[in-house]
Amino acid sequence: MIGVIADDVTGGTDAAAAFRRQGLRTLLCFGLPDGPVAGQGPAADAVVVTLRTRTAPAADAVRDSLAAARHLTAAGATQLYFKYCSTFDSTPHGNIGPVLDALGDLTGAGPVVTTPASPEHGRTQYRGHLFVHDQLLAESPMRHHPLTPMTDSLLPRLMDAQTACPGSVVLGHETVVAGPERIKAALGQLAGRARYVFADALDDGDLLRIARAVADAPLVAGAAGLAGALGAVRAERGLPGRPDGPGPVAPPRGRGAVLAGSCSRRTLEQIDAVRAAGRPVHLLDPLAEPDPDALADRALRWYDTVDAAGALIHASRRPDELRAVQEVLGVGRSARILEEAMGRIAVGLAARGVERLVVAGGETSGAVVAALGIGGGEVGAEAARGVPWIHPASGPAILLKSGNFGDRELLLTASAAEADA
Ligand SMILES: Nc1ncnc2c1ncn2[C@@H]1O[C@H](COP(=O)(O)OP(=O)(O)O)[C@@H](O)[C@H]1O
Ligand SMILES: O=C(O)[C@@H](O)C(=O)COP(=O)(O)O
Repeated sequence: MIGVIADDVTGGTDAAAAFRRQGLRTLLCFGLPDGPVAGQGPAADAVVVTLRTRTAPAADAVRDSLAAARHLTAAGATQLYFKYCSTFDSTPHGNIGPVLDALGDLTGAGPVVTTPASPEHGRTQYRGHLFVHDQLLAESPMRHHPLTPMTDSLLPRLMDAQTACPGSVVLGHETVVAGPERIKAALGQLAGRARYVFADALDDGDLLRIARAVADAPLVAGAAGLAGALGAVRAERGLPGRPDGPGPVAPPRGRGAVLAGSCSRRTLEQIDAVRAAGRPVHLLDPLAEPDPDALADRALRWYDTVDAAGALIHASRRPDELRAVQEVLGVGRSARILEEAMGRIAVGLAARGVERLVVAGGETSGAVVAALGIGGGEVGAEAARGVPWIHPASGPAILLKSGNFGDRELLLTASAAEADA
């Protein structure tokens, strides 16, 4: 079994969808399960534990990640995969380095191979630089991210600012295209000389070559791209006793609602599409009411007065508006107020009979899942690449959307009432 530690909720669902696509039986746990993972359901080929560590203090992120690693290993994981964001979301005080240092010590891993490349999401790595579609990461809209603005694109430099083991190196594209044996040979030469190896990858073929070279490594890291490639290698090797089960479950067609806390350009476009379609839209304004209870009460009172099908409640703002809020309330405080408010609103919507809850934003999704008390769920059909419906044991089906994912219509279509669908 491959055990995945994801640093946020949408990252975990993205990885879970990648495994599911390869035919792996995939178990998704929001947070550390209370009991042992094994025995919670049918035997799994992949278990994904989602944490909320992306923006947590490094010491907390290390503690939680180690706990998840021990849990997964006890449940039979033969390989650990640390899932971070395909845009390497972190700060110089961030967690990717410290968490990987700790997981490397735990597993005794040699050079840890990693790449955030996820070509299906437009993320590629060349000469160690991370591209988002046609732009370098630091020139992409990610430079305006509310919590982890990315202002550098060179991965070894980003990593070296965080890790206690600097000296990260790039495995160049020419080595990657030469195939798994050449990659293994290069890694052999790097043993003892570099702790982190960023492997260039431009397409899924590159990721598959890398995955074949590290298929038996105790620890690998990256985004959903390399995770899916490792899943493909496992599927090639044969998945023990996998019954031909039904395809992924489709979401119910009952009443939908949207909560958006992402300020990504894509999410702002998706909100515009909902507004343009004439759906009711409500903005949470933390400057007017810097209190989660008051914001949630006002939003739910608004919800009760509108034609609620497909209603959208958002905190999301353009970069200039976001800065204005953060200057008054502070980055951390404004995020906390809004995330708490979103959690309370989600609980209120579930109580009002919403059957499909669409959430935009990773931190926002983490807050919603925690407030709803959802421990996990079945990974269902994908509404967009990397955005699967999740079916918990009870309560609404949920769609947790990374801020950057989905086409412009996604929030509109995913929350559509039966008559509109
Ligand atoms: N108007 C706002 N002012 C301050 N912070 C905001 C505002 N709107 C959203 N945020 C915060 O920005 C963060 C967005 O992160 P996240 O939900 O992970 O989205 P993404 O998936 O785009 O990274 C959240 O913590 C959210 O509460
Ligand atoms: O790798 C990715 O881009 C996503 O899986 C991811 O991590 C999403 O995080 P958010 O952008 O914070 O939703």
